[in-house]
Amino acid sequence: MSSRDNIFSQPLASVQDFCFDQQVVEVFPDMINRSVPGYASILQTIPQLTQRFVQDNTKLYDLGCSRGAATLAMRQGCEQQSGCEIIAIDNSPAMVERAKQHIDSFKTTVPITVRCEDIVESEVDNASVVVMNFTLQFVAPELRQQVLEKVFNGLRPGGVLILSEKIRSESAAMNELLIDLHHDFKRANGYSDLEISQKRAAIENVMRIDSLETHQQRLTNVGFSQQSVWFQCFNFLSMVAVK
Ligand SMILES: C[S@@+](CC[C@H](N)C(=O)[O-])C[C@H]1O[C@@H](n2cnc3c(N)ncnc32)[C@H](O)[C@@H]1O
Ligand SMILES: O=C(O)C(=O)C[C@]1(C(=O)O)C=C[C@@H](O)C=C1
Repeated sequence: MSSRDNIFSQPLASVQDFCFDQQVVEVFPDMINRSVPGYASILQTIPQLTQRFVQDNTKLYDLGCSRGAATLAMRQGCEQQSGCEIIAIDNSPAMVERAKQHIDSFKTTVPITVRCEDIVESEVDNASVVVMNFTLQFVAPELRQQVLEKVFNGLRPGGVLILSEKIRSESAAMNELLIDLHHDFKRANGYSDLEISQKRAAIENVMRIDSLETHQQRLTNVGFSQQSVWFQCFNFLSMVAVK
């Protein structure tokens, strides 16, 4: 696993904007498992979804790969396929360094390339499977449609986008309920009220979350003909969209 996340456990004079630096890289698996309800279930299902949608002689993309957990899950689902390669992209140099080490420690028949790039700039082509597992939420809202257009254009017919996101509810009461349930989940996983509130302040400006309706509309706008939420726990969900 990784070291325990105690980044926000002591009172901070001022809480800086959250970023994926070396300190976060070191604790990332522990942080995401204790912070995102259903993260393990989503990772467990990625091989199954990959297997259903992967096509011979295509590329699979993991956009915002962090330490490569979803990359390796995708790889499990395409080992029997011929001519496939996986491209994992992240714009944090520290994450990319760790992802390379992590991926190299597993033997694989599927070639995997890890690139340090901004997914707003990177190319997507000849793709059958694209995973964005809690990444689009960190892209500036005005650039999200452009990123999804690029993904849609780079997918082959029948290809899939697996998009996982934290969401807000359009109803104030339901939003409050889902946030409370999420905070109870974090408390049950050992985070203190101080850690929860400092983390919340740190991500506030860098993680501007959309509603489910906004995601659905955007996917329709870029051209996806089929889409469904296939997993949700509190205010965290995962969708599939098929070209
Ligand atoms: C919550 S983590 C993703 C977790 C990972 N997909 C997984 O399943 O374990 C978000 C990642 O997206 C990366 N990221 C955020 N904005 C990005 C961008 N514009 N281009 C590339 N990577 C980005 C961050 O560096 C971070 O590693
Ligand atoms: O900790 C929170 O409250 C979160 O929103 C979790 C979340 C995410 O959704 O990506 C935020 C930042 C970290 O990368 C890990 C998890």
